[in-house]
Amino acid sequence: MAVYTEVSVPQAQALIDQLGLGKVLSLQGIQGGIENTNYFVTTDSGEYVLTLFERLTAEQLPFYLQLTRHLAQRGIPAPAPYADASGHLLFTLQDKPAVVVDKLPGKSELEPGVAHCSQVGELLARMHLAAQDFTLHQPNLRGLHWWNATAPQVLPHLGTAQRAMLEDELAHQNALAASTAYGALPRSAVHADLFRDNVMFEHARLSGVFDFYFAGVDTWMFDLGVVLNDWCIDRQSGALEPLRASALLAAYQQKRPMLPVERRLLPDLLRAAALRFWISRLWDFYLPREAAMLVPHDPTHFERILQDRRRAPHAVSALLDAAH
Ligand SMILES: Nc1ncnc2c1ncn2[C@@H]1O[C@H](COP(=O)(O)OP(=O)(O)O)[C@@H](O)[C@H]1O
Ligand SMILES: N[C@@H](CCOP(=O)(O)O)C(=O)O
Repeated sequence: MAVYTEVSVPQAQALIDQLGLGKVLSLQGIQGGIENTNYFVTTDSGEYVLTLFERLTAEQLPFYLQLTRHLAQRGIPAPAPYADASGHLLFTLQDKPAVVVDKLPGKSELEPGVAHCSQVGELLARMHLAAQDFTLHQPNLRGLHWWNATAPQVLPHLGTAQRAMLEDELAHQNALAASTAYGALPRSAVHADLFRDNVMFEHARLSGVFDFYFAGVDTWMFDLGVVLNDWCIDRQSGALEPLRASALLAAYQQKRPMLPVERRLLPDLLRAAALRFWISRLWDFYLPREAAMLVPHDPTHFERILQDRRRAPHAVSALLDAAH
């Protein structure tokens, strides 16, 4: 269930008119999402997605919308928001901020193979290069600052061993962030949540990337860590699955060879990416937001991944060396 706010055809038509996108033929609520209200809108000019933002405010949205537009203009298959004659991207519908974007073709691949991971690696490198000249700035709002602020809220809910790991990893990440090597890592606005459910494939070809609402400026290796930790794991153990991970890394490096400092710090950034989603899932699980209609994701999944990345930090380095 993810139509929190009902929209009628005349209301949708009024917005579609402002954008010059034709006559609304059908309006269908999308059940998949958890944060926002989404509708598929079919008009006589094409297929679109209408989103009403339930959490983000009009002041927060320009960064995400402009980033998506910037990437789309550079050939990334991201759903660019439509502008009215004055160039406005953001509108108001039912008192909520609203946008209309292109409907991406295809569907998510929740059981990816080597060929899917290879395409995602290439896409990620292209996104990093394309974001280099994006001028708006917003930090990753789910970055180190947020982990430090949120950990004390979840720690009381954890057992002794979990607490020890969380505190130790947080100390490690704070020390890393203060290091000269970390300061030398390339960074830009990154997606920061490029999980399997945020990428589309059509006829086995990558056809779209969406849901940029956790984007922010962070290191490219953190973003790569997020992707490796979701697309290339053995679900049972949380370990990296070598074939998929090698394919993803090779495709990334084909487009954008990593610097020596990036290769050296990638194991730490895989840990950082695991910690980020362990904390957010613990937070959703133990401190659910009021009226949120989401079923919390399983935090133990990322606890296992973090354990694995700490236990075998050089697994990814071995894959990088083998590909060299
Ligand atoms: N631009 C788009 N093109 C095609 N489908 C989309 C698009 N945006 C969203 N969807 C569909 O809507 C679902 C929910 O979108 P999502 O951005 O994940 O919502 P939420 O932010 O509420 O979780 C997606 O799983 C996808 O099926
Ligand atoms: N990818 C995150 C959850 C973010 O939610 P999304 O549906 O907006 O991608 C996780 O798996 O914890």
